[in-house]
Amino acid sequence: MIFEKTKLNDAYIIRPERLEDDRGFFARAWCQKEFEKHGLVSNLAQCNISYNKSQGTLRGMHYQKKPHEETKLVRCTAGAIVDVIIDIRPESSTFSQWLTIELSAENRTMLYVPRGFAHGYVTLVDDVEVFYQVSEFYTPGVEGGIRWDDPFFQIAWPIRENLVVSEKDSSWPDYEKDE
Ligand SMILES: Cc1cn([C@H]2C[C@H](O)[C@@H](COP(=O)(O)OP(=O)(O)O[C@H]3O[C@@H](C)C(=O)[C@@H](O)[C@H]3O)O2)c(=O)[nH]c1=O
Repeated sequence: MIFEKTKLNDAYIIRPERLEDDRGFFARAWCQKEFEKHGLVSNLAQCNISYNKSQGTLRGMHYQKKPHEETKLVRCTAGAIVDVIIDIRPESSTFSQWLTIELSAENRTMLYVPRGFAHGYVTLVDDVEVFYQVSEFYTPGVEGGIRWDDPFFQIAWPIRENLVVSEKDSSWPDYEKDE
């Protein structure tokens, strides 16, 4: 597995390392030892799938509040998405910065989302499936959210028109740093 630092503290892009032969290739999509070696959280509470019918479906930006903060390892197993994370840890030198990355079934790239980040994505095509591992159990009632078009962050989404967004995600209030 190939771990690449990103411009955001503690967030990594992870690419599978292919061992190719006549049949195709083998690659690890997850390895506890590799995660530990890189100082990343390696416990796994849930593996989740989300399926999205239409291009322009936007989910996010989500996080769980303390003490239920999650790390996530996100990949796209069908179609393609632009995945987005925001560092919302007030003590971090990259606080309020965000990054976008294309994850697709074709590129098989993964994004490691550290604790204390908000996460979301938009689908680039119809029929998209996203598979993500989460370090903590889902805890209803402790979820926090940032609206995709929050003026504080000004995320450069690749699609902004005719989005499919849940009622919940359209209604997150404007972000306030000390909330
Ligand atoms: C995330 C989650 C949802 N649910 C339920 C709650 C609800 O009835 C239904 C759909 O929930 P949501 O609308 O929150 O699903 P969704 O918008 O897909 O939420 C996800 O978005 C992405 C961007 C993330 O980063 C994830 O951590 C998660 O927050 O599934 C669970 O039972 N367990 C879970 O782990």
